[in-house]
Amino acid sequence: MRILQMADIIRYRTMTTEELRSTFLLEELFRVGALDLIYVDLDRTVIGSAVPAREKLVLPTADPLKAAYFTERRELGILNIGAPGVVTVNGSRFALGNLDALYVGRGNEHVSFESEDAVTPAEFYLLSYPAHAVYPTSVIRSATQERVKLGTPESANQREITKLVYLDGVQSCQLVMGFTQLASGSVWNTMPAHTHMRRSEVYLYFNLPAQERVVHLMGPAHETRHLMIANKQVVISPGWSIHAGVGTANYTFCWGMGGENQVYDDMDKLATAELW
Ligand SMILES: O=C[C@H](O)[C@@H](O)CC(=O)C(=O)O
Ligand SMILES: [Zn+2]
Repeated sequence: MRILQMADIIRYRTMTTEELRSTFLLEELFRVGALDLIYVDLDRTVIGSAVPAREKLVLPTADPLKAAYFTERRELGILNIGAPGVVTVNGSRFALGNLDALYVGRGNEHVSFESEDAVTPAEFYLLSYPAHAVYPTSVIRSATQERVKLGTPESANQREITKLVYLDGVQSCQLVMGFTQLASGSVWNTMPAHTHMRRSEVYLYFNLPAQERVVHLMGPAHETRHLMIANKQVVISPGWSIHAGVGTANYTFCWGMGGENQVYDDMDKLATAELW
């Protein structure tokens, strides 16, 4: 498991493109046949992917956790962005189709991943935070979840938000998770922008054609920068940073948060004219 140390708002101001990319962007996930984990010191987030091909992949504990097993003191959110697969938690098998999710509570010793078909594998995205209590492991079928509609075609930001793990739904200690699908022809997400100092956020961009990019905007209102992001890459957004983007084509992204509270609407909104 790679350890990634986040930059603070002071170091951020003088970072080169290369430094910004190696600090805020994860380009190594979703390798076929592999389970990859990155530990970020910010909110002690673990971000990962499991793409099982022929072999079943087992969620390992990792030395930096100093834990007997991965969820000994952690909770885990899983979103399948690929073909159908199965996640097994302590002997219980959960079949997850595309955009189905699973919340795994603290204290589950054995977690493993399989694809239904090795040729078109399941692609499990993993997001984990420390947990102080046990909440039940629960499957979340995206198709049955309530969707929040945001934006308008005129402002090219018409989109649908599906909440997966949140206060009024499947409960957790600190994880809040869902995904946003852009309507055809709309390209902007989370614009107008916001910050929330109380929580850090992680964005996984997917369903983006290989040659297309999302121009992701970050930074405090008066010091914005951008990252050029390709399909299945992840961007980390500290509490002081806006997180918004515009795509050169249609895309979906999974957002996840950890930190002080779980109130989805607790956002410090910024007017677009306030951005420099
Ligand atoms: O704090 C909340 C997160 O930034 C996302 O839920 C926002 C989002 O998906 C969107 O507006 O498109
Ligand atoms: Zn946010």
